[in-house]
Amino acid sequence: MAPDITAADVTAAKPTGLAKAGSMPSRAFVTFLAGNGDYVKGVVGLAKGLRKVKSKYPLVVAILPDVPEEHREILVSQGCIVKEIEPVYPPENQTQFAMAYYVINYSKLRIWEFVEYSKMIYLDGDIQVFENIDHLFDLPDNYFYAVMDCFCEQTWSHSPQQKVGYCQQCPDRVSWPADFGPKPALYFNAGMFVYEPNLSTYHDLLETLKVTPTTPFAEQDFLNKFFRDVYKPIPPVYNLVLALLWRHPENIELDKVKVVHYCAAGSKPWRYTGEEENMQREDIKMLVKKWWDIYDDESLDYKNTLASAEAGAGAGQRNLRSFLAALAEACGIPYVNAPSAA
Ligand SMILES: O=c1ccn([C@@H]2O[C@H](COP(=O)(O)OP(=O)(O)O[C@H]3O[C@H](CO)[C@H](O)[C@H](O)[C@H]3O)[C@@H](O)[C@H]2O)c(=O)[nH]1
Ligand SMILES: O[C@H]1[C@H](O)[C@@H](O)[C@H](O)[C@@H](O)[C@H]1O
Ligand SMILES: [Mn+2]
Repeated sequence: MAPDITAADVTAAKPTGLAKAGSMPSRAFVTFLAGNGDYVKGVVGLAKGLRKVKSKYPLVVAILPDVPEEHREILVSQGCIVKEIEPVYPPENQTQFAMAYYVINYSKLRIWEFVEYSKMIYLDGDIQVFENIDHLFDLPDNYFYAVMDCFCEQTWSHSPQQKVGYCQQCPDRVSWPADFGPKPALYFNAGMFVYEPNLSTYHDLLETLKVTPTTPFAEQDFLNKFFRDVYKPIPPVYNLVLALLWRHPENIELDKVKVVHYCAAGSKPWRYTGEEENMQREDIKMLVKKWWDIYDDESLDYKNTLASAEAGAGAGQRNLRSFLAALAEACGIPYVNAPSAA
């Protein structure tokens, strides 16, 4: 079993060396958007959330051709880097996906082609980042980092795990019966992961997909299989799959959670009605409200943060000028206050 990486390990991880000037590694967050529906709200919320936590890195949005112009404009006006990708179609077979629309998620494989970035953090559009996670970019290369999933919800009813009553979130609850074959490998939720774009990996992914029958969790199952040997679990604070709150509360300290994944049925904040099971829980209502607080906060709109960044830069210039003036005075030389360029 791959060793667990703790929050402390992650925080302690340091870049392996200083990059030469001009060859700084390029990093970005990346999300995925398809269709003309309301997921664009999720992506806008995410862009604003990343700004709120002062992430240093941009948000790339990989969009399918069916995203309307109007939505593309919204994303650009929110400071996103929009990149259109071609859909990826899996080989045809008779699988029932856990959700019919999961089939479009195979197109996510295109993000391995974004080699202008050396490292990326993928986040689903129904994710919000409540604390800065930039340090995850400093994790050692050549691994695939993601949070372990939970098998207890209805969406997993097709699985041998649920038939056995087994969940990797509490591996000692039941032991894996010998007549069910080998115990399944650790399995991550593919709504959030740290990876390195790479063309040879990209081609390998697409070639492997051609000979891989589809399965209920679409590209999530596929990625789990593909990256099995390099998968390193990171703590659930980096992708709180909401069901953990009621299925495994002992594994979660809600006030330490940095990233929330609104994946439970009925929990997408922009569609929330409170009617579905568990949706009246106080923690869920609080998390949905926190998402809306960010989405509605106009000060986090890209155009407004640009204005305050300029004001900040102006203040920086003024501080620099008074520092130079004081230094000149201390040296007994005259300081000529150059006019600002603004
Ligand atoms: O109409 C849609 C539907 C989905 N998406 C994008 O696709 C992502 C995945 O969809 P959901 O978030 O609704 O799905 P889940 O969280 O239930 O899905 C989980 O299982 C999926 C299996 O395909 C993927 O692996 C996904 O990343 C993982 O979080 C969305 O976040 C969004 O970024 C759209 O843009 N438009
Ligand atoms: O990717 C899926 C999805 O996020 C579901 O909503 C969740 O119930 C599953 O555990 C997960 O595997
Ligand atoms: Mn999701």
